Amino acid sequence: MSYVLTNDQGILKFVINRPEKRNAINFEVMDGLERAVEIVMNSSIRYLVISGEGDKSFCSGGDLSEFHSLKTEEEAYSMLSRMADILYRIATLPIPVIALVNGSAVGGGCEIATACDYRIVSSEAKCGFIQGSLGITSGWGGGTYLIEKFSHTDRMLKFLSEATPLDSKELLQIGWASDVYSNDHWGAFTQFIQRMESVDPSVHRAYKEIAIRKWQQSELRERIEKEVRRCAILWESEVHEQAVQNFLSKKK
Ligand SMILES: CC[C@H](C(=O)O)C(=O)SCCNC(=O)CCNC(=O)[C@H](O)C(C)(C)COP(=O)(O)OP(=O)(O)OC[C@H]1O[C@@H](n2cnc3c(N)ncnc32)[C@H](O)[C@@H]1OP(=O)(O)O
Repeated sequence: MSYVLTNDQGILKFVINRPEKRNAINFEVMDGLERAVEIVMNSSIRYLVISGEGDKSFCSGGDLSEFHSLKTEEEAYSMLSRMADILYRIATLPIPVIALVNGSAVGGGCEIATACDYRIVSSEAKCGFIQGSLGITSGWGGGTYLIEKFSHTDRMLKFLSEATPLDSKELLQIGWASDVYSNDHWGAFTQFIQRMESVDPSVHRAYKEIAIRKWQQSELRERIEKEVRRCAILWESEVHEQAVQNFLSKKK
């Protein structure tokens, strides 16, 4: 199975389980994320944690070998919009959502982490929106979340436009990393929520509603839709086709 989903005493843990592909996202992982959202919406889950198997990678974005078959704008849009919808449903879950960034998060992997409320980042991890190096933009909503959630728009536009992963110190400095840890990542999660645990989950839900109301009033979902469409248009470009071909043939 491409993911492992466990309910640990009200903490729903979703681990992308494709370490042989640096935890790249394929349609099966998307199925799993949709299942996780349904569980949260229909039970008394207190936290959702998303992480990756192993210590090398959180997620390397879309599976280039699987998604390389998508050639046209509409073929790309179909995949992009499905994942953008999943990430919006995750972002607007009525509970705290934590990305436990156990390793590199690049491309769509960085988008997933950005859609979460918090990012607990390994000191060894490098994270970045490398989509630009493939001739496309973020396409799952990550760019819109970045501009929406963080101050210093100049730093965020630079983060996107350089298409270069940052190290954990830089990620903390620009405010993207909520916390940085060394060694045991689940221990880091437990420590991160320690104080929250003394507050009733109903309060956490009430505070999350404030953020969700702001996003609804500012038409966040509609703005994400424009990002998705723009990425789909760029997907058709020769630059993108060649960049993916180079990666798959390992010609850097
Ligand atoms: C809108 C989102 C958009 C989308 O696709 O929808 C994107 O996410 S675009 C960005 C897509 N992702 C990438 O371009 C990242 C590609 N991968 C890398 O840059 C590196 O693999 C990295 C930095 C994640 C890890 O580097 P490392 O040296 O540790 O590992 P390798 O490069 O040797 O990779 C090991 C193994 O995994 C395969 N792999 C890695 N990433 C992907 C991927 N995204 N899709 C498919 N396969 C991937 C890689 O080919 C190697 O396979 P092997 O058979 O061992 O050669």
